Amino acid sequence: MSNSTLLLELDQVTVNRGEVRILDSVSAQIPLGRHTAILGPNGSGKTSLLKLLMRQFYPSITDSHAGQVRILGRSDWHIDDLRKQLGIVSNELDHTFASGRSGRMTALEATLSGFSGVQLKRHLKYDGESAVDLAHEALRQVGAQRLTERTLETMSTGERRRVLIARALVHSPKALILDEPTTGLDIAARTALLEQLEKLAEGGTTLLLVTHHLEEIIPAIEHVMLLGNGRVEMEGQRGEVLTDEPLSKLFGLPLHVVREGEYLFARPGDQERRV
Ligand SMILES: Nc1ncnc2c1ncn2[C@@H]1O[C@H](COP(=O)(O)OP(=O)(O)OP(=O)(O)O)[C@@H](O)[C@H]1O
Repeated sequence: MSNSTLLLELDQVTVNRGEVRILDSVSAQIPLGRHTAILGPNGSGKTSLLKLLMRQFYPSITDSHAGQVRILGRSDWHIDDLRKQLGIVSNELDHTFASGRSGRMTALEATLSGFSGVQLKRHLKYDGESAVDLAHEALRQVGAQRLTERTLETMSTGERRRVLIARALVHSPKALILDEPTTGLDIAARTALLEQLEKLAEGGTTLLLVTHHLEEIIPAIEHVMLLGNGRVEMEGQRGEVLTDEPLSKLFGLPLHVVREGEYLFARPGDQERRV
């Protein structure tokens, strides 16, 4: 596989913060065009792995060795250039847009802020399709047209999450990166958002999802990586990875994987008999 087709390539990457080893010699390849989930318990290093991708973390030097991080085939990126290539939705971003100055933006303004200044100028000046048209289209794609003129601070968590996904999609990124996208959503909002993500995945947007909820791993996600204690414990096709034994080992308790419609859930012990 040529490097240019890899979204992320980690080669023996260790990340330490003070005495804490957050990631421990992680090697992984995540291709563009393949929908991938990274599943692991709280504190296993999932968000830290995304921070390597977003250039918020760098590999630590251990025993005179620094691991390599390549994104879209390159190890040197200016953060602004990288942001043009990727769309990200994280809980950190959600907090930023829930209140304050960003919270006073309308859905349309927030979606437009997904363009960098340079991209915005290019779209406003040269493109047949204006940035505003593209923002309307992104809001439509996530089913948030009716929110266009509402400010983010007045929205429910689920409504705001959709707008943030529109913001992440507006500049047609090479991949959409989602950190626990359904956190804080009720069952109806969660189901609607997961269905929307399924449509985006089927439409060709590469998804990289980080989660500790099995049910967030929508059917379109074919490849799963299990992360435990800062290490890749297992990876492979969803059908082989999302099974009782590896998940019980990963979460440290007996789990049983239950299928409900197209979605998978993990139940402790033999609770499936009581469902
Ligand atoms: N800047 C930091 N300084 C010190 N420790 C950190 C830092 N960032 C993360 N950690 C620690 O690294 C470990 C992994 O954190 P991380 O946020 O990557 O886990 P996670 O798998 O995303 O967890 P969760 O599912 O709870 O969000 C945790 O023990 C966390 O406390």
